Amino acid sequence: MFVLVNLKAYPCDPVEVATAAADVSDDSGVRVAVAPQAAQISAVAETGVETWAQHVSAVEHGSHTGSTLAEAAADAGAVGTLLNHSENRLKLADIDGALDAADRADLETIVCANNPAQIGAAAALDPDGVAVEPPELIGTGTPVSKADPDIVTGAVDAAARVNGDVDVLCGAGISTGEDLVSASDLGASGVLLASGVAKADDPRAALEDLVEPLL
Ligand SMILES: O=C(CO)COP(=O)(O)O
Repeated sequence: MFVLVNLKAYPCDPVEVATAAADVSDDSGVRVAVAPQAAQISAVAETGVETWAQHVSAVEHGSHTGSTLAEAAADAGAVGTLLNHSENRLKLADIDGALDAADRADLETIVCANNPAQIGAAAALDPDGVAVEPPELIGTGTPVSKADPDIVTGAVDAAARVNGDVDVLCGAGISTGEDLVSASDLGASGVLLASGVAKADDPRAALEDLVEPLL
């Protein structure tokens, strides 16, 4: 299972979370990555944790003020990027362009989507992975794997019909090892989560609890 922790714009210490994630990944053998704010990518990458961007723009080098250039994210230490997160939705053409930008910069890609139909569309664009996250469950602490398991199995089926190479993650409300196991049982190859770690009093303990059933 792949555990990808999105720090969003939460007021956590990204280096503290990243250091804990690197240690938990090393100790458990579970792949754990952290996606901080763009300006914090290099500080997070310096901890040795697998580091992802939260977004890259569909642009090349040039006159694009305010953009997040894929090459700059990669130079700062990112090895992958989320795209089309529910809190940063993109037009179809921009998802496609951002995937091209990520490919140019050798970034792994996960395209987020709300539901199985969108997951099928996202998978058709040939990212490395897709992540289904029902927006109404994001940040609630109610895991998608329990509240709406059909969304996860539907996403796995929709992706497989379109593109057998694409990994399927699920997210929204995931915070415990039990949630991780449910996601795996439903066919997901990873989880995308945020508040369960970024807002935890003890992010290290939260990460240890998440991977515990995989040990
Ligand atoms: O949006 C998410 C991850 O990208 C999910 O957020 P929560 O884990 O806080 O529900």
